[in-house]
Amino acid sequence: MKEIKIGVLPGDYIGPEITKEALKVLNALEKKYDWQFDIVHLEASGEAYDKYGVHLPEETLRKAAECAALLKGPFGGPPEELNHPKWSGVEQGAILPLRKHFNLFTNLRESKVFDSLIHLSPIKKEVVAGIDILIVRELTSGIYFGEKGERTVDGEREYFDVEAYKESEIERIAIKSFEYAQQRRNKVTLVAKSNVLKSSVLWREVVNKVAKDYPGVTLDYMHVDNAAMQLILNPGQFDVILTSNMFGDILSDEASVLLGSIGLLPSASLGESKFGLYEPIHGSAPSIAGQNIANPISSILCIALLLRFSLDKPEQADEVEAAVARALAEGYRTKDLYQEAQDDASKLVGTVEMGDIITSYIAG
Ligand SMILES: NC(=O)C1=CN([C@@H]2O[C@H](COP(=O)(O)OP(=O)(O)OC[C@H]3O[C@@H](n4cnc5c(N)ncnc54)[C@H](O)[C@@H]3O)[C@@H](O)[C@H]2O)C=CC1
Ligand SMILES: CC(C)CC(=O)C(=O)O
Ligand SMILES: [Mg+2]
Repeated sequence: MKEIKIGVLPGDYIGPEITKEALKVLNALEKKYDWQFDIVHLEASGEAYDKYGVHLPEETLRKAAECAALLKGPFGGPPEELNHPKWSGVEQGAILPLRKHFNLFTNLRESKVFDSLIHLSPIKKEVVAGIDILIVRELTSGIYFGEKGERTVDGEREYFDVEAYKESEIERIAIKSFEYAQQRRNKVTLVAKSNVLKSSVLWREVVNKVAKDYPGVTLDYMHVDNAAMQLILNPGQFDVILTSNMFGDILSDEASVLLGSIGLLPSASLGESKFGLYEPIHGSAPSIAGQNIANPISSILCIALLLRFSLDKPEQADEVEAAVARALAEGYRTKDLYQEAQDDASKLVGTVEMGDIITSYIAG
């Protein structure tokens, strides 16, 4: 049988710890279904910087292009060490170029509440029960990729970042979001800021036009400030949220709070082919690295998305998700999910133990 190449970029701080647990799950599936994976280690971020002085070597991109999919851990150092040469510009030097290089303009971030964790949400149980929100975030344009610069205005320094979108960039992500809505509950909420941002006016125009091709899908519009509030007040109103790169980045961290921890959320970054990049939505969490306390579920659920979107293995994707839900239902909790006083039946476990438990359900 032909080997399937999976590129792995373990990342920094908690990145290698949680990626290792995700790979255990992938190995268990490989054995169970007699698949053959060729796991290709790809150097990037801190690891590449230490060796080559760059965050994303050409060789990494070349090898990545030969893979069916990429599993990535978070890149980056402690926010307070932003000026350290190893970490300064890691976003511009590795994360953003990696997404852009493969034209991965669609970023899917789904917040689906786990029944067994509802009590962890800071929002009332009846408000959060059953929520299932898919944020479709544009990933290769907008303010993170726009012109940046420095100038002197009235004798003082001014730094700027430009938010700019082309019609075609909005159109292609809008089409994706309507297609996903058709597979879900047929509702798209466009989140932008068209009362003040010219680029948001274009989002509104283009999305309204695309919506005409999807008469079965309801489109509504919300300004981003209100959307940030509505996510907490009434998250059940959302099905698909379609939004720009920066707004999607911010709102997806916020939405993760509804579930109980950001350590539960994977993401898929896709272009027009089956090739995809799978990474947790969170960062490298430097303050909890090396202590066996990080939640590996975000990375383990990346395996489910990788199976579903890149390898066409929806049943095994469901199997991984069911194994995660079972571990949580049986009360296993990493530290971010553990509330001793409220949760007598729960069992505090480390990163490795959580990975082992989920893997054991798959291995059978
Ligand atoms: N895609 C990527 O590679 C991303 C990289 N980053 C980078 O990560 C670094 C740290 O960023 P921060 O802003 O501190 O955000 P962060 O997401 O790393 O951490 C925010 C909070 O969430 C907690 N957390 C995150 N993941 C967790 C997990 N799996 N289990 C338990 N708790 C978890 C952290 O302990 C911290 O309290 C920065 O260098 C940033 O640029 C941030 C976001 C995405
Ligand atoms: C470089 C940043 C845009 C990474 C990030 O925060 C994200 O993609 O969630
Ligand atoms: Mg982010």
